[in-house]
Amino acid sequence: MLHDLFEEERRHVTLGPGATLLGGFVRDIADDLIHHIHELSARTPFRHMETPGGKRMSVAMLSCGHLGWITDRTGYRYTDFDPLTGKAWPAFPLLFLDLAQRAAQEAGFRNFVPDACLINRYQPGARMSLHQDMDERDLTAPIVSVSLGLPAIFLWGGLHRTVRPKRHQVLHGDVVVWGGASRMIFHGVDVLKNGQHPATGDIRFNLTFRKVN
Ligand SMILES: O=C(O)CCC(=O)C(=O)O
Ligand SMILES: [Fe+2]
Repeated sequence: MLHDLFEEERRHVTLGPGATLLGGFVRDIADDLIHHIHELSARTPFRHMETPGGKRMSVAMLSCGHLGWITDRTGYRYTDFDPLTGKAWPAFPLLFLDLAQRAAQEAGFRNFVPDACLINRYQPGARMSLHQDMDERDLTAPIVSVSLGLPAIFLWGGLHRTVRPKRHQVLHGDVVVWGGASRMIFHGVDVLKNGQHPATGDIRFNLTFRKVN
């Protein structure tokens, strides 16, 4: 009972105008999502990419959908094929598309049709420094971001890098949606703490759905 009350309270948290944390929104399909991630990773492996500045990212990534996000010495960009396999990125599992649209709608964004999904794999010690998602051409569409596995601290800053970010815990099954006036907010993930999660072991997965074109 107490547990239910707690869950109810943290269902919707407004982070800012056009930005909502949907607590537990995908918890009931989390096992299926993780299964899909494992299947995808057999077709396009997780890899630690290099930033344009030459740093190895602590987060390992892969993409699915029409477009995939990559970074190397040349810069950040979307491509229509995976440079590692030489093939197109794997298509979205239907479940992914459905949840992205339902979450966007729940947060007030209608008709969200993503064309890219970046999957991040964090192991203890990995982090993502403050950044804006700005490689998408269509900035009218929101970002839909799904957390699975180990808990993390999502950093939610402002429109300038210098704004000190607020810290929001994101748990297995949580979804954060940001768009509109919040689309260009600086955000990141604090260093992942050690832990074991029944669904993922020592891993946190994050999926971000984006509309690039
Ligand atoms: O892992 C997260 O929660 C955020 C990921 C993110 O900001 C990104 O992939 O651009
Ligand atoms: Fe981001």
